[in-house]
Amino acid sequence: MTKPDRVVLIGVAGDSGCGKSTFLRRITDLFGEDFVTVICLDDYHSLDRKQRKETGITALDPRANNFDLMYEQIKSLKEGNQIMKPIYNHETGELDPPEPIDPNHVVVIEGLHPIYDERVRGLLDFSVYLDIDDEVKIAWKIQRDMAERGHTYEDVLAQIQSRKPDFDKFIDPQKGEADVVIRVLPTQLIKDDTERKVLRVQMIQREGIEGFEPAYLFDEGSTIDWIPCGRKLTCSYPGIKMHYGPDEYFGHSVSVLEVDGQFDNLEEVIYIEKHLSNLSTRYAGEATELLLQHKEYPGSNNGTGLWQVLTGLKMRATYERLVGKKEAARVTAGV
Ligand SMILES: Nc1ncnc2c1ncn2[C@@H]1O[C@H](COP(=O)(O)OP(=O)(O)OP(=O)(O)O)[C@@H](O)[C@H]1O
Ligand SMILES: O=C(CO)[C@H](O)[C@H](O)COP(=O)(O)O
Repeated sequence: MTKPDRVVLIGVAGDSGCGKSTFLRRITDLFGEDFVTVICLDDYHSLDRKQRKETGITALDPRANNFDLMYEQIKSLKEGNQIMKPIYNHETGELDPPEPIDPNHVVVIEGLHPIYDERVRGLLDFSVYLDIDDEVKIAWKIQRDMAERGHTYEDVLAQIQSRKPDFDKFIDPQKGEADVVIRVLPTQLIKDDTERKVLRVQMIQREGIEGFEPAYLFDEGSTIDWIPCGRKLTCSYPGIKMHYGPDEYFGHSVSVLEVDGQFDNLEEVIYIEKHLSNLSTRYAGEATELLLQHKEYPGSNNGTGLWQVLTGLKMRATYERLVGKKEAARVTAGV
């Protein structure tokens, strides 16, 4: 691994089971695995599982997390130093002996609180919040935890409900500080949909951030509703609807891209890509190509995949801006 001149720090925030792992895979695919180090902020839990049970403090509560250590270590890593990061072991619920982490070109801090602490937030070069509507979150978590972790439907529901008050207090407000929020909602194309397979997904992009140019549909700043289905985009029931427009979000200006529905044929997403601008792609069709590279990732056939790819491209643009395009090309080529 080449030693970085500049560590670019990215925060990815969201509740457990909100699709962070899938999004992180897209980011490492884009930058190259050796080039990115991912730190899970669960490692900064200061109360272990037993202590949390005894005190009734959840992992979402800042009191169960060591933000002083998180700040000191992330700052030091960003300054180019090796750190001895704690490890929270999810199997035992205890802290394991710390491990050395070296600086890398891109460091992603992901988990419940990357944007929570003002000092840590101040270190971030780009931040994303994954905002999953409760109904969709339940559907995803039930599917995973029942299939892979042996939980019952009631267990999963009870766990989500017991976390909700602290989630609303400590995790959710971070979205007001994020550069991009990927918001996943139930579809509006099917009346009373209970399956939660068809999704309405928004990419909420903060305006006025230095070096971050929001992507747009057709005409920057206009409000657009578009049904792209027809000769160039195959849409089976219930179809696809796109929307773009300016909005206010937590007291600041944003522009919102939205897609409701799912793609029948991923190759045809190129048609949508052609009508989007400011994508930070290196060549026409790159976003569609990135989506096609991993058709098997969950959400590739809907707005979650598309907006995750675009957000990844915005991260790459931030990286290139901070280190310089030439240096970025040199490093990714491994010379
Ligand atoms: N875009 C998506 N569309 C449909 N399902 C999804 C999507 N993203 C994630 N899921 C589902 O949600 C589950 C949780 O996703 P993932 O493991 O990526 O979340 P996570 O935030 O990393 O969770 P944790 O922090 O608990 O490990 C996955 O098993 C998958 O079934
Ligand atoms: O929200 C979480 C982030 O992943 C976990 O619930 C938290 O880290 C506690 O983990 P565990 O339940 O394994 O003790």
